[in-house]
Amino acid sequence: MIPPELVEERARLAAVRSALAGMLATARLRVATGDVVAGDRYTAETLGRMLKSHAKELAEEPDGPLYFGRLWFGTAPTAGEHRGQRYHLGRRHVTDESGQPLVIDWRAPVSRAFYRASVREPLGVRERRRYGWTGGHPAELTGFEDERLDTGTAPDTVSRLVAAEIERPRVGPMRDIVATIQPEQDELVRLDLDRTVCVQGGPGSGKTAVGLHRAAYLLYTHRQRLRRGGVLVVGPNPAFLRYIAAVLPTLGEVDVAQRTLAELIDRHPVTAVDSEAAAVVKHDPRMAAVLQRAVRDRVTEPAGPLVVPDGSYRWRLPVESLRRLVDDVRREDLPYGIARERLRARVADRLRRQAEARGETPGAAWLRRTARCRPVTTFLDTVWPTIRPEELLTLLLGDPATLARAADGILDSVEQAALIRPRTSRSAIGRRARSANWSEADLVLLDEIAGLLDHLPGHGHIVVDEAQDLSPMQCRAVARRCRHGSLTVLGDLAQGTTPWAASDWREQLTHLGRPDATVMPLTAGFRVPAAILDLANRLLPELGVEVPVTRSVRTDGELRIRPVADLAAATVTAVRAALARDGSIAVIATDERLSALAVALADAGITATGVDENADGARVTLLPATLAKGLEYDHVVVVEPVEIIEVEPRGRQRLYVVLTRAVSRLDVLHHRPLPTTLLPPSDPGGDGPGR
Ligand SMILES: Nc1ncnc2c1ncn2[C@@H]1O[C@H](COP(=O)(O)OP(=O)(O)OP(=O)(O)O)[C@@H](O)[C@H]1O
Repeated sequence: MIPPELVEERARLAAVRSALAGMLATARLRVATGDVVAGDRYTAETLGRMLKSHAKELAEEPDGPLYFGRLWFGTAPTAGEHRGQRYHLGRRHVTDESGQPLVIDWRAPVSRAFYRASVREPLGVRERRRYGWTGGHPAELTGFEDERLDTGTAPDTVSRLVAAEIERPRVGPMRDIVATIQPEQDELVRLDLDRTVCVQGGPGSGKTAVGLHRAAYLLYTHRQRLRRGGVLVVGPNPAFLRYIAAVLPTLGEVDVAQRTLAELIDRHPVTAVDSEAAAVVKHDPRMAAVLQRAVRDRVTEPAGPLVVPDGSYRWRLPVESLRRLVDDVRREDLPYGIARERLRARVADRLRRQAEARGETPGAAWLRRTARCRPVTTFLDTVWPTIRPEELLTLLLGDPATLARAADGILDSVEQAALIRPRTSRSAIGRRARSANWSEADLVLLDEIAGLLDHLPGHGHIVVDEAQDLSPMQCRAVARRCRHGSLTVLGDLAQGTTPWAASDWREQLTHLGRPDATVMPLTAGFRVPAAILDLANRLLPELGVEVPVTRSVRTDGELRIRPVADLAAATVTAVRAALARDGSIAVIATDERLSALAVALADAGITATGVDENADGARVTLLPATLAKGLEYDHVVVVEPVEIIEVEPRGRQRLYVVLTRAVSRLDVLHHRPLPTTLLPPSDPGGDGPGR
């Protein structure tokens, strides 16, 4: 028999569903009539867009789980204005016809107690209820779990519903965690908009989840302040962005830009590859000083007076006053392009004063014309010439003497030599700049120059994921897009795999323009089961960074480490066995090894797709070790770990990333001996744990 309280809950659910249907109908009607009620076309368009996105948002999940929890406040003074109240909490507000709230948004201030209240500190809450739902459409309530917080005794088990949610097999894209955000995560999610925070969290500790929920929280809480610049999420690669793409829309936020850093600075396609030595210098923070000097050096001293014919008269500014004007503008330290226009305005203003002194009354049109007249522009072109980033960089990288002028005392001669491309004659620079091949690092330098010339459009808040991998110059590219806003910096120093990966957050935060930001740790692992995380953690002492160890909250999961004679055959067997169970599967190896495994799987009739292919419905992904970052799969098969270490300088870090992608099961297949660090201390010749 269904318990009476569940019957009651289901009746309530039906009422909430019908209220949501009512809200949707009203929103649709408003979309239809929006252009009639709005005063002018612009307002109508804006209103229409707003209403449409509101209607879309409401329509997205009308038969999904509408709420995940309930807070019942007690009568203690700490309950404050919520004394005796019960609130249902969900992904968005639902109100009845009279405007009474039926479901409260998880981001509303009162919801905080749902995530933070504990027996030790009940925050006025008498009872916390969590709901269980079926996965289908419509989702049905299967039950609920109550936790008394005011009785002074802590339950001795973790909530069954929370555990089930954390341990659920993964299929498809990343999902939100609103129902189970943990107190230490909630603290980060709800930090004030003005705070820049850096989250150092081990693999699967929820950094990405926290960053995305923080973005949604900030948009809800500070919608007006964030209206102009909006929120930007920066991720490591397109596969990662595809994986996380659905989270913010399910939280009702459809307008958050999600980009890789390369997409942010893509003035040109990447068609060149740097030598390692050149890339290392180009990503070095000292390049900022080199470029700044190169830009500033374009300003020259005025060499003669400025003469501007005006009808039969000639206005004349002597060289000394021109020099003073140039010096004044220089001192203002404005972006170069803005300063050029400031100088133009000052020159025109001086000429206006001369005209006034002669009894004329020059108006705005005169001033505009004079500012744009040929002699003034020629003066500017000589003294403060326009700079195109492409031309400047082509000149610097193509001409040792020009580079030396900008770089002497900053870069040594070996570093300068590493930067120099084959010779470019000055006359060919314009042509070359237009047809040049640019490398990834060149685009970062072009962006730096663009930032020296003008203010780039900024965002109110930027969430940067995998931030340990950014070079100092890439950090600056992020910082210049957030001059007046704040950042959520997410990363794990132990997972740094680029040549310039950070080994210290304070330094990285300085490059991000926020040297004083707080670094906060997350150390509970929600993705990777304990046995698998313990294996990966054996690598930590060799990674050369100081980070707190992550401990899994999960005791489930399976780890199998097997020496095999034939890696391809063993991979086919492992994938077949994995296919017999639920969830997504990834085979991770070096690029070269993966091609051979792809053939073996195809020969065995197993469909496997690349991570960049449109893999709707495909269960097996062939994942190069270099693209594994940030992703997760229910079952992971790692093939020949020692190869992953060998193929790149930061191979150990790469292996640490690769071993921590599994949500439920990890198979490690090796033909060559395992890397010694993976062996348990007591097992010098063995094949490792978990066999
Ligand atoms: N409070 C939570 N409740 C349920 N699931 C959670 C919680 N926190 C994190 N998770 C889940 O754990 C997994 C790992 O989270 P996430 O990807 O955000 O971790 P991460 O720290 O960014 O990991 P990595 O550094 O390894 O990429 C995700 O599936 C996420 O949904």
